[in-house]
Amino acid sequence: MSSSYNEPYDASVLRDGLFVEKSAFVSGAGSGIGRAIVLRLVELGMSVFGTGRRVEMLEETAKRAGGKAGTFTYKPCNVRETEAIEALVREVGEAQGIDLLVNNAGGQFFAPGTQISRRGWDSVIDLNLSAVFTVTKAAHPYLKARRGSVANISLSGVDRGSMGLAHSIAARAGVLGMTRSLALEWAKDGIRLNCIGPGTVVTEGLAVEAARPMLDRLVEATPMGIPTSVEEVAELVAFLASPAGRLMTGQLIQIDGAAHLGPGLHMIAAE
Ligand SMILES: CCC/C=C/C(=O)SCCNC(=O)CCNC(=O)[C@H](O)C(C)(C)COP(=O)([O-])OP(=O)([O-])OC[C@H]1O[C@@H](n2cnc3c(N)ncnc32)[C@H](O)[C@@H]1OP(=O)([O-])[O-]
Ligand SMILES: NC(=O)C1=CN([C@@H]2O[C@H](COP(=O)(O)OP(=O)(O)OC[C@H]3O[C@@H](n4cnc5c(N)ncnc54)[C@H](OP(=O)(O)O)[C@@H]3O)[C@@H](O)[C@H]2O)C=CC1
Repeated sequence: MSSSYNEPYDASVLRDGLFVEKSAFVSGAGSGIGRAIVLRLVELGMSVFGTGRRVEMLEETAKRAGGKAGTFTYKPCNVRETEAIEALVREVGEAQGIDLLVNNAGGQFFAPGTQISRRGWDSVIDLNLSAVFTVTKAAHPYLKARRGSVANISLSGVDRGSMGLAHSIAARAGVLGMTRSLALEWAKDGIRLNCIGPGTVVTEGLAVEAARPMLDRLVEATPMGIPTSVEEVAELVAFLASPAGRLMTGQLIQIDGAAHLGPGLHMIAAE
């Protein structure tokens, strides 16, 4: 197994100029997967607006987005502050329209169910489920005007469970149910909604030395033996938003090297 999980990986297959005159709203745009999504969309010509709580992280994304085909603008906001985030979605929708909404802001702490307090449960549900609904609902008129789409960044394994993540899996399973229900309700408006379930993604939080034993364990439990790169997730988001994704809606696409399938009750030994 490779000693570095961060080897450069060129996942780009989509054509330059794909998203010229298109606009996206991306939450959690200041780090990890969200930043990679922003950079790829901007590279493909999009006008991307990003949010997150830490302005300095958004500034860094803006720095890295400079000089590419599209543009990146940003404003900090906490997606859990309902009125503030609704107002921000309206502001962006009125100013530049929304062809693509990426609900990427999220996270949780890892704890066994017996150690999750009611307040801890509520925090994780609020961030990973209720805020996603708030943002998506606020974006509806703008998505409708552009016949746009929504990509919800979820987790691999939402339909099978994961120890230490009862709250987060419950929230993401809720997002999947919401995604499928709104995919039905909004199909008449030409709006598509999908969930993307990355496996282990080596973002800054997971790449620190302290997280290495957990990371090694997660990669070992991944049948393909490699983590998901942020670029692969970004390319999938772009694909789903592209004309090639025209009929894809209400889906959960797991990009995880078969992590959601294993270990399972296998009838032959692994080679
Ligand atoms: C393979 C997949 C891997 C996935 C990777 C990723 O997602 S990478 C993403 C990488 N990034 C991230 O995931 C980071 C994102 N995480 C966060 O931003 C926050 O943890 C939060 C949003 C989940 C809570 O925010 P908040 O401001 O609302 O939190 P607060 O401080 O006000 O506490 C509320 C309650 O939670 C409780 N509690 C907290 N920690 C623990 C614990 N370890 N144990 C038990 N409980 C814990 C705390 O005690 C309190 O309850 P109490 O004591 O009053 O009954
Ligand atoms: N890394 C992994 O292995 C996997 C991650 N995921 C999911 O992918 C998404 C991105 O994670 P990743 O890039 O890895 O991790 P990061 O922690 O780097 O990204 C989370 C982003 O969400 C933002 N965010 C968190 N809370 C809020 C809030 N209340 N309001 C606004 N923004 C917020 C953070 O910015 P700020 O703190 O500045 O607000 C940050 O930019 C998350 O939903 C995560 O759960 C899914 C599968 C695997």
